Amino acid sequence: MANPPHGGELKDLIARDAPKHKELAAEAESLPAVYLTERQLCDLELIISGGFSPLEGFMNEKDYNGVVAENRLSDGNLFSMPITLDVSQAQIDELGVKAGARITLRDFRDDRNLAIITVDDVYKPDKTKEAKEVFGGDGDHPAVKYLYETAQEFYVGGKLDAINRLEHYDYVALRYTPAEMRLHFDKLGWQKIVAFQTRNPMHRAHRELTVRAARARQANVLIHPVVGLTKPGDIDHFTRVRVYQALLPRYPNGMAVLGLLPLAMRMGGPREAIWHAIIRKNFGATHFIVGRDHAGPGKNKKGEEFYGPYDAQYAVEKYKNELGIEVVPFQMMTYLPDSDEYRPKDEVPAGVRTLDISGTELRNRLRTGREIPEWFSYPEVVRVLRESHPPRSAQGFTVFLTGYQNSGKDAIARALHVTLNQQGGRSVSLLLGETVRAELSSELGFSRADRTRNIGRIAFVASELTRSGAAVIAAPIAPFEDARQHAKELVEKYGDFYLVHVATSLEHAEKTDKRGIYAKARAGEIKGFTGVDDPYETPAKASLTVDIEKTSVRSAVHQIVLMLESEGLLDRL
Ligand SMILES: Nc1ncnc2c1ncn2[C@@H]1O[C@H](COP(=O)(O)OS(=O)(=O)O)[C@@H](OP(=O)(O)O)[C@H]1O
Repeated sequence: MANPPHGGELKDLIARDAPKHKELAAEAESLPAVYLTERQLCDLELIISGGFSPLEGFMNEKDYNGVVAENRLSDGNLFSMPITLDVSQAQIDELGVKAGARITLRDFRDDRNLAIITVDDVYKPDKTKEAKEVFGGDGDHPAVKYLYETAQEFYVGGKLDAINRLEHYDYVALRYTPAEMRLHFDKLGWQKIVAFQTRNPMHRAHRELTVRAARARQANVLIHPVVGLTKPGDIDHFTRVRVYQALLPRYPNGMAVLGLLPLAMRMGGPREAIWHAIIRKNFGATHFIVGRDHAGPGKNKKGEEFYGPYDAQYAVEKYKNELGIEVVPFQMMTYLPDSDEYRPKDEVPAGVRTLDISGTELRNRLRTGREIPEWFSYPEVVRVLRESHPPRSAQGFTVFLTGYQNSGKDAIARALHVTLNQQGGRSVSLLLGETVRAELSSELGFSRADRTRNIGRIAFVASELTRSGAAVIAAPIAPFEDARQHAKELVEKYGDFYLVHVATSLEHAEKTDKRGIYAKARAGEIKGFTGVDDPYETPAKASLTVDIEKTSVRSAVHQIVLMLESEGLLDRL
């Protein structure tokens, strides 16, 4: 038998009785509807399936206050994370959200009605208190930021009548609900199950840690990674799930299973550890591993940790008598090269050599294609990671040239295009100002707003091409710093961005203008022309500055090539 759920009863809120389901589905169509955000959808999915048992809906004010102040629901059950449905004043007014009302909760991805909430109360939370009590109050904490910057100002509490499951199209077979997970354990005949939470790829250290925990408790292992929302910048869950699948055969046959958890993490350290334990209890696990800095958000802007490394372990220890799932605390695992084994840090004898590779170091090695040693990970895991993190020579990038009309930026862009095509290995896209103006921005003029929109479009295309491994050369005038900065940020989500300022003087650009465009602008035939009667903001920080009066096109291209080469982007495999 799997572990009894939290609160004694596993909630399963989907109406399965056909007439009831039909009735609710028809009612949902007739009610005002709230479109849930990604985070609310994650929460809803786990309320509906019983992952958050004993919750039967979003928290009302009484439950919320109890959870914030003392980790307790109004019925006395331990619960450490506020699960709230936030709405704005405008939504309240528009949808008539008030006590007693029934409101449809809808999936924004496919317009499906998922549930009906019967509103218990609408209340204004004390966000300062929530931030402090639940997350520690630091303004840099991602959940605190979310609370102030994203969450709306009111919360709606109430129980749910669930109508439909959320649709998923990825790894469907691995997405067990708590009831399905329990059935699976039952089928396997597992009595003791130690669950492992993760939002990162797993390597040898994690395999050793979970096997040690299983050995210590004579248990089997549930690898239970989060595939809902994790920390921005984490490796995407598609890659991670392929990693877990690659790792699974490294466990002794039949020892471990993989199940995916659609949780929206808050990175709430101690509070989150208690919550994670309760969730795993609902999935039927009897044991739960809490390691070093469990669900920690890293460091704040001052470089300080938000929580102590073992705060999460102390928190679960405090509630151990009522948690109903045994927490297995672990120190960080470290590699002992002399004996070729992993051990928890506190079990390493003094003077013995140890080796570690941090997450940052791993990401660097992936980025640069440097070796990842076999003592750290398994070749099949590294292969999966490398597929998602191609070496520099296969990564996309954008070279963004900016400068006055006729500054030479177009000539450099064309010559660079040819040069990179000659090099081969990548597709190369050229986005000249005139091409973009004709193909993408034909309805735009040259007001500040229109120019910003034009650069925004170039940035969007450049970032998508960069994402798929192309070399992108863009050469608009781009006279405004904020638009260039926006382009940089968009592209850098997927690859390198190089701003090349073609700093040829206006005088030279005008003097050498064979097309007579500046003459037209001076004559007032073109209005708001950059440099004539419209500003050009000099880039505050360019990757490279060239001036065509002093440098030939060939030499400018060579400087760009040398810059790309020094970053490893032109390496041959
Ligand atoms: N008012 C005004 N100001 C600047 N440029 C003007 C203007 N009106 C038209 N043109 C012609 O449009 C081309 C520059 O467009 P860009 O897309 O590069 O400009 S921006 O980056 O959106 O500011 C560029 O065309 P090409 O010379 O063919 O490159 C300009 O000559």
